Amino acid sequence: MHAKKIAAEKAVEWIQDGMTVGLGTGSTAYWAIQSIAARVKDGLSIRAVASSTSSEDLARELGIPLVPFADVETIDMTIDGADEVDDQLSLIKGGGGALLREKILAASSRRLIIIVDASKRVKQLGRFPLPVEIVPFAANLTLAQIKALGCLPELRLKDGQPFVTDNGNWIADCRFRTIEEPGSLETQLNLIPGVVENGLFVHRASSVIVGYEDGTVQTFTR
Ligand SMILES: O=C[C@H](O)[C@H](O)[C@H](O)COP(=O)(O)O
Repeated sequence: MHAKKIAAEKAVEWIQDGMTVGLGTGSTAYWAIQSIAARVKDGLSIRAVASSTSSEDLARELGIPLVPFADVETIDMTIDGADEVDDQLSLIKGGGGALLREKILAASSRRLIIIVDASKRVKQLGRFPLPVEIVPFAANLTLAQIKALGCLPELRLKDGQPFVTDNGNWIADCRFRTIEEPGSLETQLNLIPGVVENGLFVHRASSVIVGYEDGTVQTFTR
């Protein structure tokens, strides 16, 4: 917990007055939202756009000025977590099911700052099952197409029913074990009709801030 919090606080130091800030989702982004709220209370003037209803609810509760997705054209900085980060700063995201909105934010952000604890760093992506957002219609056909790319896809369940994303879609968690070429897999997956988006974020992170339990942080920049 401490490691996530200090990585988040480091990233929030980079936010400046007047910025439009993208809010990530998850237990690490939670600390960033808390820290942004503290700075807003101290007079920081920003507006924020959230990557999930849970982050939006939290930000609203804490008094962070929010702007709807539909009203935003560019984002200065997004701060978000990740499930895996490799040495090239490529990522797997979507463990919390927010990958579509997160990728929309990432694609339109001048800077994407990823905050993680040391357990998220890997030599090669793929041990964490890759989340792929699919449309519920004909899900089995889509899962079969995904499987043909060399993985074991499993429909994510919640209380025995398919987990439904904020966008009304389902998530397939895909066990690849190792992903040799993340960039090409990211493209291949999105070419399958029925796939909405996948959790590979290749060449998108500007910086990754790693927090450690001893209170130190390490920053990697592309
Ligand atoms: O959909 C969820 C997001 O991609 C999260 O940023 C990711 O799962 C990491 O979450 P956490 O910080 O809770 O490990």
